[in-house]
Amino acid sequence: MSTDPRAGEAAAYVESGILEELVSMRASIDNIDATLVYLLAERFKATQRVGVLKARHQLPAADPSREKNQIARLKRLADDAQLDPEFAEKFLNFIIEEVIRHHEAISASRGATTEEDGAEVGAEATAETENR
Ligand SMILES: C=C(O[C@@H]1C=C(C(=O)O)C=C[C@H]1O)C(=O)O
Repeated sequence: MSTDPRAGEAAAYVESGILEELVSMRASIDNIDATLVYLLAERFKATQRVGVLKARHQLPAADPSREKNQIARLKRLADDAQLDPEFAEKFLNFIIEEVIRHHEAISASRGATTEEDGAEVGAEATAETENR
């Protein structure tokens, strides 16, 4: 049991029965953290698609009104779930900030491409319609 990497520093000073309990709780945390990573990856895939759409149609990277509604909604959900709503707000703002950075980068890189080749955007739009 003490060789389980989940034992961490506690392996050196915690009695074996308690260590076993700690390691078992940490196994659950590992699973939860893995789902968080997968959920975040899926969320970023979805927001990347929004970023491409925005860049294609010259829409602004940020939508403060959507953010406000989404934060209010998640704070209510957090409250229901006994999660600190202030923490939920900070966490969501942290993610949104990163999403906006991605959207600005997508828009900047598409701008560069379009300057080099003016036909690029039109050609992509045509290919998309054909692929539907
Ligand atoms: C993803 C979007 O872009 C931005 C990021 C948001 C988010 O991560 O929830 C919400 C609004 C926008 O500021 C969007 O407009 O839907």
